[in-house]
Amino acid sequence: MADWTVWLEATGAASAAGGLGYAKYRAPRVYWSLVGLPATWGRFSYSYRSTMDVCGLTVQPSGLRAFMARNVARREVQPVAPKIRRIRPTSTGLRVSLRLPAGLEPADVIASTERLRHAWGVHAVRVVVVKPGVVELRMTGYDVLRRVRMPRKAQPHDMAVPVALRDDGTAFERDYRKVPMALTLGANFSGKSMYQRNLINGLAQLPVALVGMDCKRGVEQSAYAPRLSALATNPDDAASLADVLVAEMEDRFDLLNLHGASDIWELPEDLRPAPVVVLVDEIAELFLISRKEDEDRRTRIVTALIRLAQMARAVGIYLEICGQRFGSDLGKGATMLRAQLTGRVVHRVNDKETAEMGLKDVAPTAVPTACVIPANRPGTAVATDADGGWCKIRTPQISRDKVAATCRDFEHLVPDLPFLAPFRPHVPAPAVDAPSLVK
Ligand SMILES: Nc1ncnc2c1ncn2[C@@H]1O[C@H](COP(=O)(O)OP(=O)(O)OP(=O)(O)O)[C@@H](O)[C@H]1O
Repeated sequence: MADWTVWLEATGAASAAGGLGYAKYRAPRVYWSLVGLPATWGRFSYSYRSTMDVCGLTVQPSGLRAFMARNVARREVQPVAPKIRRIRPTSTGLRVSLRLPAGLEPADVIASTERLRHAWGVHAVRVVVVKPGVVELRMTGYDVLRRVRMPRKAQPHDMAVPVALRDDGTAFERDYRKVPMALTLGANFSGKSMYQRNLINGLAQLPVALVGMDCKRGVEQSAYAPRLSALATNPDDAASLADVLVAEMEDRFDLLNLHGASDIWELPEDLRPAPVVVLVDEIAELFLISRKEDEDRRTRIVTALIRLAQMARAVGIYLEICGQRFGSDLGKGATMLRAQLTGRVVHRVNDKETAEMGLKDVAPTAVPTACVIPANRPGTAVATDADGGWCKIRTPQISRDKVAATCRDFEHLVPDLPFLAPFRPHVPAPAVDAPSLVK
């Protein structure tokens, strides 16, 4: 009888351990909530003071405080750690809000994130400045980017589209009003098109005009034709389209002038022209030329894009440029245009130089992280934030068919913009039972 009990207990324990191991891999959210969170919370509470001390995140108490401790409370003078204001568990981690004592600044905590991560055994720690003197430690319990699941609340709104998941479990939003012009870089198969798909899927649901420039004959963007106000599939059309956008920018400035507004968002809704997002699929196609005769066209496109990047924010024309590399090797005007594209998303790159092209001027500390994105994690990237920081992100997987379906569903949102009418793409009738060729 006793043998049976021991056997049952042993098998029960083994299956429970097996179940937990399985859950840790297959259902990390559940595992985190049941096991990881209580363990991390306990470890954090138990070791908070000593960890902050060894990580150099404490300060010596003020003279009065030290005097009171020594003479009134009759205890040893302790260094002062940031005061815990709030601890909030989440389905992916633990958030701790800290008030910094005088003498510590957010940069000190940011510099210690690696040490804190190891001390509390979590996957990542990110520091967010909530307000002067208060920071939030965002701990992530497990690798949320292994299988991306966007938070349910993340939906397109205003001019912001949730395009990817940050490694702290929050949604990364592409917000055109905060960061009007952006550049996405990455090697072949790094996930640039997937990023654009997520973007188009979100933008399609907003009242904006979408303008595509896909000079690879439109292989990627033509599937989104029902929702596009304009599409250029060769450099000649792209040049004409860029000219038209510059002319529209000038007309819109006249409109702002007339109403004494500094940008379109100050205009009353009935007068406000529809915002326009210009999506350039591969920037090199617009820069590189094979014949001398094409030089004028190239100059036209580059000049127009630089003007739009410099000024069009106020009139609600935004640029979203994508490419494998974007450096001076593309020719005159490339670095000038790049400097205007302040939002940066850098996927896996083939060399450090490309990562530097994307990040060195805006977030130099992010370059090493961009250089080590593994090839077996497509869609992973380093992205700059509107507040000047950066984070690691990964897009959710979405098929081109799904995005094309969204574009069809929201076709009615295509704004009436006569200046784009000549560039409106032909919308093919949906094929019946045709096999899908998309990746
Ligand atoms: N977030 C993701 N999760 C899983 N798989 C992804 C993700 N992003 C991209 N992939 C896969 O990686 C492959 C390459 O993706 P994608 O076409 O977006 O890369 P790309 O950088 O645009 O490549 P290219 O420059 O060659 O067009 C595709 O098979 C795609 O399904």
